[in-house]
Amino acid sequence: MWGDAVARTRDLTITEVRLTPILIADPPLLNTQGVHQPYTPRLIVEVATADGTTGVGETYGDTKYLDLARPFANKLVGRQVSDLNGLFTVADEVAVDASRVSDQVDVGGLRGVQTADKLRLSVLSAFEVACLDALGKALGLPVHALLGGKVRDAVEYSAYLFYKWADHPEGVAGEKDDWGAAVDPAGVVEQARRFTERHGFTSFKLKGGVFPPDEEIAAVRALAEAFPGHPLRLDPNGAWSVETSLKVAEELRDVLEYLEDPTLGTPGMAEVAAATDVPLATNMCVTTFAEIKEAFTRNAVQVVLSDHHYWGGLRNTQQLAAICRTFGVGVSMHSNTHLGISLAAMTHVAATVPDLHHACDSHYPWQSEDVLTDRLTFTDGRITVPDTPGLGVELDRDRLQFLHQRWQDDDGTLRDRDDEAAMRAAHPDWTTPQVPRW
Ligand SMILES: O=C([O-])C(=O)C[C@H](O)[C@@H](O)C(=O)[O-]
Ligand SMILES: [Mg+2]
Repeated sequence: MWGDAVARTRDLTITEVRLTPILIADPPLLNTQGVHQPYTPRLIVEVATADGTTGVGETYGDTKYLDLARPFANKLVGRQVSDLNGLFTVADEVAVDASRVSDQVDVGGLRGVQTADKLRLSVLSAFEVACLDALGKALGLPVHALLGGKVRDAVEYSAYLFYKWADHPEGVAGEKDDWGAAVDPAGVVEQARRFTERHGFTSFKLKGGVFPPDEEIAAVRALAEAFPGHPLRLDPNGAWSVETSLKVAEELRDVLEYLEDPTLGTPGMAEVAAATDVPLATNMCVTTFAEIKEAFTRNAVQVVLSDHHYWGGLRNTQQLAAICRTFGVGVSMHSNTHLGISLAAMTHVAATVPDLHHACDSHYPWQSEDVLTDRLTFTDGRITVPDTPGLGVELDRDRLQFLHQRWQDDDGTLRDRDDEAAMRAAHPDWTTPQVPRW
């Protein structure tokens, strides 16, 4: 008996952590700060254990994350892959360069304050996902089972519509995409149709803050006419004043599922929320646990858009969801440019959150490149929750190497995402507009 038990015990000591920064193709998507670069950095993390199991994770790949990921990775060797709580102790030991943090909105990423803790959590999350993947593979269990079990078999995502140019600016090297341009209401509706044809999405989010609010109101109206009764959202990333936010809310109140970050900061959001019955969602004013108390007590937001990358992983996402539930605040998911590893991670955790009443965001349809042997596919706008061990994805080493080589070949200009600088290729005088822009 004893012998059998020993024989069955696997050695899940972490023996190696591999970090592979890559550059992935990104279309010319517009936001209030500028335009997406033709290639954007991501970091792929692999955690290998003594028994030969490997788990994968993914996070931001900009230099400030790489600088933290390297010492973090070194500290993981010798620890148990199951020691997920220990990751937070390790994170506390990793020093963040003071020049990397500020209490200002993160201009590159459009995702709220940039604190030292949040930077650490954004790296920790990739290791947590990789450890869960390895642990699941070793135990023969899917990640959702390690998180307590799925409460749904598929997770719904919404079509993430962007104003976009047909091509990257002239003279800028990039991959061609087949989405075409979308710079007016007709273009936005056409893009939405393609999203439904290709992936079956039934709810739509438009990234706003690009054109004057009247033009964006017209685009959402056009969507409402083309897709009557479908949930619609508009997200200008805090580009509007309280007054403009209320005007937009009033004009679109009959068609909006929610308005996302119409204005910057909790006080402004609270003012808007007090004067409209359109729900407000955020991935900018509640992005850390420390920001919850003020926002919730002031009723500033009705839906928090979680993002496991910067909230510190899948288990922190579950904790956030529990807090939201306690306060009667909805929860859904934010997304930045990401690949299939993160989409799988999002799907596993979303499958375990009981009150998920809004389709999650995902940039994945915009990504023509991936590091997986098989891309994840949306059916009727949903991803089926994998029941295979771990995340249920497999790394394509040749693709990983190809995308890493692109990162190595870059002279440094693309290794840190900068939408403002990318915009200057088309408009040399461009600077990120002051907020409120309108
Ligand atoms: O507020 C949001 O939903 C985002 O920030 C998502 C992305 O960052 C998006 O705006 C982008 O990449 O341009
Ligand atoms: Mg947003």
